[in-house]
Amino acid sequence: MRQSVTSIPDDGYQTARTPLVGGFSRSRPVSTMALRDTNINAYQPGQSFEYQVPPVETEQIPRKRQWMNEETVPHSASAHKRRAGGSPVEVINLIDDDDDPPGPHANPRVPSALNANRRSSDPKSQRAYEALGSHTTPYEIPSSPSPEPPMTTEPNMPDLTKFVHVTRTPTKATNSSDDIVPITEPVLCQEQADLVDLIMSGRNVFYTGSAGCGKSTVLKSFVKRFAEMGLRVNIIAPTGRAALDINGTTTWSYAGWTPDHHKKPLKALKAGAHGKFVRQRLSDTHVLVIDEISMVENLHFERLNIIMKEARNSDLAYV
Ligand SMILES: Nc1ncnc2c1ncn2[C@@H]1O[C@H](COP(=O)(O)OP(=O)(O)OP(=O)(O)O)[C@@H](O)[C@H]1O
Repeated sequence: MRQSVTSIPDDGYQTARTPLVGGFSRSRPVSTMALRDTNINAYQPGQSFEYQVPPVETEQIPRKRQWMNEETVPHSASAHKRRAGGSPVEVINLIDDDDDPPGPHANPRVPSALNANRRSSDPKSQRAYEALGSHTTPYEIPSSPSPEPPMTTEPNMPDLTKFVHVTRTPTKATNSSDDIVPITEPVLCQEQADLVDLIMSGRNVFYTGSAGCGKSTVLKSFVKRFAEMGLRVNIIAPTGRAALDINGTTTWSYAGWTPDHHKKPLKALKAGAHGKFVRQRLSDTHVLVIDEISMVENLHFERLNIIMKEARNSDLAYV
């Protein structure tokens, strides 16, 4: 059952390729491009994606890229910075949705807090399922806990008891500090920890999974670890709403674009990439995370790639 990681070989920039490939520049490498997507139906592990890159004006795009061929990479900032090539994208599906029949790549070891509560007919569990939709609001535990026994969980599932008896309340001042339980990040399950390690190794990773399976938790974990290594992580998403969810910025802001910029010729976009702030932002990026990548339009993605290369003074494709 455990076949959740698949490498997608790269076979040229203009033929078959995936839009999910992270990339690098020789001078200022983007060490890892971690890509998130909630659209599990669009991308499945084990598949290679046929993606026809639209011609981008007169830009000559190299057909071949040099891929790093490292089996293991030390987890250090210097190792990250040394990586001057790309690597195939690792595709990871954290979990299949329990509402669907288990797919061939479903991993039974991954806990799904959301699904466990969703399955339960217990109204309290249902409420917890709703409450689990937010992980930013403190939860208030009722003063008199319900006497019902805790919900039974599947083997290897985390203890979700604390989620079962919570009600979500707005953040407010309270006289009794005991009532407010500070939200701490959950301990990563093995699958999540493996995924974080893979990302930390400097590989280009695409990971996906159904709603609530723990993608954001993984994101927070590796962002924290990269920050501890002194690496700059930029988190971007195609829309403002998606960007807000992850405390990131839009692809537009990141590139210094307005919608009118796509009416401009590529030459003008490249010139813009040399603007003081844009250039610094793009060239300072060590790790780029693109959330909801399925919503990023192809041409937009290609142009982002081109201005990244321009700002970073590199001919190497970064995406
Ligand atoms: N290993 C874990 N153990 C216990 N709880 C977890 C674990 N991983 C995640 N959770 C909890 O499950 C809930 C959903 O996690 P998270 O927000 O990371 O999922 P998600 O896949 O990003 O969801 P969405 O697709 O809706 O953004 C959160 O409340 C989180 O704290």
